Amino acid sequence: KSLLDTIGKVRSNSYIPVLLLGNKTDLEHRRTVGVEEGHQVALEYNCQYYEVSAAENYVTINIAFQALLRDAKMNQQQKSMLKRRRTSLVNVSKKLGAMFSGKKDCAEFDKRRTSMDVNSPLKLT
Ligand SMILES: Nc1nc2c(ncn2[C@@H]2O[C@H](COP(=O)(O)OP(=O)(O)OP(=O)(O)O)[C@@H](O)[C@H]2O)c(=O)[nH]1
Repeated sequence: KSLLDTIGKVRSNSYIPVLLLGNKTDLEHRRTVGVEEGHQVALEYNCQYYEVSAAENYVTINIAFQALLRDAKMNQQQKSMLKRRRTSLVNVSKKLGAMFSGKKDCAEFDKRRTSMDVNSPLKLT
């Protein structure tokens, strides 16, 4: 849990995908942490939880790491989408700012608007 606490501090406001693995499921008779507890901790720390056995097979481990990579990829895509949206909002607000302050961009906008005017004849060039 102290490791998860540290990760939580590093995460602060941004989301970082974390995978919690309960290893050695083949040694069920020596289990000290229950499945429920594992899921509870995962919920508490907002991370994925899988129970695996490195000794028995690697399929579940593969699945777990694939899920982590998917999570990281989705997170990255969301971040870049937000960045693009923010950039285009800034561009729009710059254009609007220029329009209302009567700068060059405003004249450019007016020219374009006039050429798209439904009442003016269609130019086929
Ligand atoms: N039975 C079993 N043994 C495992 C499993 N994973 C690792 N081990 C064994 O546990 C021992 C410690 O493995 P390490 O990879 O050094 O892991 P560690 O985190 O440094 O040590 P632990 O505190 O024992 O987990 C080694 O003898 C491994 O072979 C598993 O899934 N099942």
